[in-house]
Amino acid sequence: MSSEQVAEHYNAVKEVGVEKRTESRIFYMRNFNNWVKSMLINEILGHLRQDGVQFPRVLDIGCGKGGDLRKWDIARVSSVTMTDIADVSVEQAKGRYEEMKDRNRRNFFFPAEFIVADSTKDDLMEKYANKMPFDISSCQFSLHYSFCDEQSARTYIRNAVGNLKPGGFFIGTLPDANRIVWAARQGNGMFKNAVCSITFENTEQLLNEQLPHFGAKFHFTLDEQVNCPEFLAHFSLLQKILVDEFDMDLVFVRQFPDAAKKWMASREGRELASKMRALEKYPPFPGQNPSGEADEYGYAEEQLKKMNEDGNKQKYIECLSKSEWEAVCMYLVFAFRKRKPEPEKKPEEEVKEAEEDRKRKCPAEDEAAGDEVLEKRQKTEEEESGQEQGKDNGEQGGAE
Ligand SMILES: C[S@@+](CC[C@H](N)C(=O)[O-])C[C@H]1O[C@@H](n2cnc3c(N)ncnc32)[C@H](O)[C@@H]1O
Repeated sequence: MSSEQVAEHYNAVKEVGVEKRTESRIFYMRNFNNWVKSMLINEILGHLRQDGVQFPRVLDIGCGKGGDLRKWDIARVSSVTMTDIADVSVEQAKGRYEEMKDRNRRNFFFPAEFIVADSTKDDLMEKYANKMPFDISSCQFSLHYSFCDEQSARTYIRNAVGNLKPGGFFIGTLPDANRIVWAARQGNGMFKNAVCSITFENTEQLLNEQLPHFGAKFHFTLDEQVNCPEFLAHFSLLQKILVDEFDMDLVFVRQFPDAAKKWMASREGRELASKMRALEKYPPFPGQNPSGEADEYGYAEEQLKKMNEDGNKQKYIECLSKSEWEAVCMYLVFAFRKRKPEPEKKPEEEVKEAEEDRKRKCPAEDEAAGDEVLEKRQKTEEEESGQEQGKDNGEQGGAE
């Protein structure tokens, strides 16, 4: 699968209007994924604000049709660079941006740059008109395509984090390689439910061998849409490359269910989920249909029953259908942070640190040395006091 084929595939994906989107079997799952991205951005904005960055500069790599532009607007960014390999998608992203700009009533609307580039081959730095470093580099559902081979993955990673400010963040969402392999192995090489399916190119290898670090090809179809082949990106490998070679530290990695649990615990998270319709109400309101078949809501029914037994007069529960939930469980959300250079030390701090270090390394020697010093000091004091006494005596004698 070449990058050109990825571009061709995404260029061919039609933009769907709001009405059609509402009818989709994975309407809530899509909203849920968007909510995860929004919450991720919010969490990172919190860190940046603590560091005094109020209006971050953003790189959106693998931006697609610009689905996150509204999130960047809400995040009050100072500017955004949107880049993707699919030229038609970038054009649509630009169109979406122009529409937003036209509708904007504030004095300021963030400037944006749009770049068509293959981030597994091109050097993005050469293509930026604004070369100022970024506070956030965001890579949503895209990085794993570059794991087709080692060089492509390394080039993509360099493009993603190479122009980050110290203290800047690299954030993203990614298929969870462990979970995907586990699910496919459970199903003897295939996973399938009402909304998605996963198959591996090399079933023999999946079932009997260790999978390669790069080039482990699988097919993920969602909502019956034919997708282009994807590649496993093993998170531990990504982490090692970022930590060892790009001065990045892991802030967190969470499976989607864990991330949801954490963010739903806050009022802000729940309110946003409700606003974005990230969850489905079950049972649905009169006149409405659930998005999945009846057997997709067994867990929701059980929870509702339990709540009512506990005395809560609960009429409905918010959930995802079983198949959509299984699909969101296949993803990870992560954040890395670019290390800041250590502040230069003052000479006296260095002396103090060296002294503490020496004490830590050889405490016994230090004690012995301490005893010696003490002994010497006692001796000197005794001698001095003897001399003083002699002096006093002499003086006194002389006076007498
Ligand atoms: C699943 S879409 C995600 C789009 C968007 N980030 C979002 O969250 O909605 C994956 C995107 O990655 C892009 N992509 C894949 N390989 C790429 C490459 N080598 N360079 C740049 N973009 C790439 C695709 O064109 C596609 O737009």
